[in-house]
Amino acid sequence: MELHIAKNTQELSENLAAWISNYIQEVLQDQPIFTWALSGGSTPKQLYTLLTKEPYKLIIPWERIHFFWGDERAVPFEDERNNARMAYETLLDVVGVPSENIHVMRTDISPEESAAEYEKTLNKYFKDSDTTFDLVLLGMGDDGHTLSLFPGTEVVHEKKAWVKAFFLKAQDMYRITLTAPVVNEAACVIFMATGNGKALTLKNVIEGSFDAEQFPSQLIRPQDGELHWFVDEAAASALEM
Ligand SMILES: O=C(O)[C@H](O)[C@@H](O)[C@H](O)[C@H](O)COP(=O)(O)O
Repeated sequence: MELHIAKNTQELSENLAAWISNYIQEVLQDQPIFTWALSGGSTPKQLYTLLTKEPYKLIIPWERIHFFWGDERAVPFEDERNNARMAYETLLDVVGVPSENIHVMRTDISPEESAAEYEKTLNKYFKDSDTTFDLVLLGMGDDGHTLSLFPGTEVVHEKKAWVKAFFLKAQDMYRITLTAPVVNEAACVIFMATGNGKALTLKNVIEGSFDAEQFPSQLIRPQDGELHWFVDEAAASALEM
């Protein structure tokens, strides 16, 4: 695991934009397309916006990137809480990614159907390769969840399926989410975490003993891929390292 600490969210987003842009260009030297699972939540907004500006707007070959999502809130696309909508508004529509490259977790069908359809899509992309996504971008909640893998939920124990749908009682909402097995086969996983509110949880996730029931972010351990944490000083303030 590699830890990258920045002063604040702005610096973190700038560092990460440069890092991701380099990584994309490197990977695309050896293969025709780049697959990227985006994160929801509020933390990546600044990163997405930076990527729409120079130099990234021009140097990233957007038509060769295929976009997916880590998780989705089962609300209509028009709803502000919809993760796909946020990414369209801040990034995808702005740089003009071709629609056939964009794979949203649908919320216009039942959550179970949507999860099954997504599993099929991922299978088509990855069944013949050693790894799944070239990049999975993740956030971490104050409670230690990532994706829609929340503490105490059954999906935390999933060992086989790549995509699951379930009703999240605490938020009175269905969620559709990638599972740890598919993320752990990715070539590269990057977590972003900022702010004091995440400091203690980050310490538990990175330095604490393994307790994925309480801190599901600990489930993310790529088998052969890279794992990076991009955090700000506030989030890193409780770490001993
Ligand atoms: O849809 C979601 O809610 C997520 O994808 C979720 O896992 C998110 O990344 C974390 O909750 C962090 O959210 P913030 O970036 O808003 O803190």
